[in-house]
Amino acid sequence: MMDKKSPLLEVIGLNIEFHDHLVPETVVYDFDLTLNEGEIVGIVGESGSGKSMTALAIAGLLSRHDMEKKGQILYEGMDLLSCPRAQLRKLQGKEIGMVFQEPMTSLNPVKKIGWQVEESLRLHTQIPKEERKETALSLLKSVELTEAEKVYKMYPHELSGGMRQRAMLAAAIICEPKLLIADEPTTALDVTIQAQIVKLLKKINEQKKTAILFISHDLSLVSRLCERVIVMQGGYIVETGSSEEIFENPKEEYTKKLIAAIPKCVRK
Ligand SMILES: Nc1ncnc2c1ncn2[C@@H]1O[C@H](COP(=O)(O)OP(=O)(O)OP(=O)(O)O)[C@@H](O)[C@H]1O
Repeated sequence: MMDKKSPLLEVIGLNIEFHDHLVPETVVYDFDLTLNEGEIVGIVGESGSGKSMTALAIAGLLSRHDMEKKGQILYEGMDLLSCPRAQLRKLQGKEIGMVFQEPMTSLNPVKKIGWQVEESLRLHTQIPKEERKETALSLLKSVELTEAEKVYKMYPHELSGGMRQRAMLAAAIICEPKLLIADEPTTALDVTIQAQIVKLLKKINEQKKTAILFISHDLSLVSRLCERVIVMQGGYIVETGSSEEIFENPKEEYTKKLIAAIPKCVRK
């Protein structure tokens, strides 16, 4: 009999509820997801559909007292919603990397890029300083920041938006995480740079077998990168399937509208 490997990530019945108003407000309902090693899955939906809340919960970054999370987020079988915080911190940046829409808010403005790219290595490994630098420089080159030595010594404000996003990506993958969560990583960038970042994510996935959870409002982008797509609306999953199924044969009106909103020139 074939040995059935458990998925890298399994989200079961995730509900996220805010308690900061008089009446509690649920923003994510019964979210389910299975992500296998090396797989790329996309979450797509319009603004306010609950994509970011879901991504933040999976990344273990929703720890506010005024919200309640129900369900399970199993990373290699361990429930991130109920495990001790110290356990979660061991995974963040090491096993689970994250990139967000606006690197300017994620990067520390007063620290040089090299320092920030190396941060997870400093936190999670005993690798000596010189070796950390070498690893960071080679990674900066691999995310196509060709003048790596120069970029290493620069501050975030000295880089363009696209370069900052590449540096963020390098910082997110320096420990070779098994899972990369990318929440609208290309939204602030122009179309050409967007395509380059998507290509880069594909390269990382192919070379390192990194599983990627890619969050975007742009169905065209999602379908180019992801094998499977989850469509969200108003906190609910409305449709899920392979990129091809969703794009070629959408079942839900909402998905059809998302496809219709894509300019003809960028449709597949
Ligand atoms: N503190 C809060 N209290 C109540 N509701 C909130 C709070 N923060 C966010 N929300 C709501 O949660 C819902 C989901 O937001 P989320 O950021 O996940 O959407 P999104 O799909 O990622 O959209 P966007 O692409 O604009 O970020 C939204 O309706 C938002 O208004």
